[in-house]
Amino acid sequence: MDKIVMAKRAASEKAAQYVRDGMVVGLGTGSTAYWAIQKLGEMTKNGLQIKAVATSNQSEALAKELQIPLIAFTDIDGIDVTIDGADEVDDEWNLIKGGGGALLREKIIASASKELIVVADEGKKVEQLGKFHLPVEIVQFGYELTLRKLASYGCIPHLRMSGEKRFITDNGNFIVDCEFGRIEQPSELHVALNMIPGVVENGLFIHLATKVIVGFGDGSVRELGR
Ligand SMILES: O=C(CO)[C@H](O)[C@H](O)COP(=O)(O)O
Repeated sequence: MDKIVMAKRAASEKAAQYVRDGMVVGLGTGSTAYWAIQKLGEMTKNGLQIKAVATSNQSEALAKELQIPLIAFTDIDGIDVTIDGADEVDDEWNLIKGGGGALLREKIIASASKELIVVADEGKKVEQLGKFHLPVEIVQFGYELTLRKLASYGCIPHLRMSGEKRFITDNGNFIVDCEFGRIEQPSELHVALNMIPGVVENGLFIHLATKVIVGFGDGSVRELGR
């Protein structure tokens, strides 16, 4: 197995150990969270009793395929634990997410979770956020104006494409990948970007992660301390 895949799988399988009978579990999105969903599928097959909510149509489909029981939001008060990947994790455990375009649902579910366990390969750990272009979900109406506003915050905005077409999120919106280079003050930027009319949500996850598990190419894992 490829070393990066091994790292992603190892981190995700470690995170799945925190899931217990009776929990409501948030299923993340992406190639790392995929392994957590796979592991939870195996665990439910072996008798683990959980109910799950998914952060994307893709993860919901995978959960159904693996026969992980899903539950409607109306039937839950909150979420016990969510396991999700990240594009960058800094020393404060602030994150950039949204590489897979699921940042809005991911943030709604992370915010409603008692625990957000971030699973990542070692390449995702950074000292400062911003090398990865920050994904921002925006409504389609007037998107040209929203792009200009985003640029006024010091980034080069790239409207995300999927082949020849514009990428459309599960919520029917566009994604703009904002090239900042370095993000000096993530908390302030997070608030400022969400104030722009037309912006639905941005991929900065500030103080939401409660645990970060990093996987390595040799299959070992490390839980980060702060
Ligand atoms: O935020 C996400 C999707 O919107 C993913 O968690 C993030 O992009 C990491 O993906 P991967 O595990 O495939 O590297």
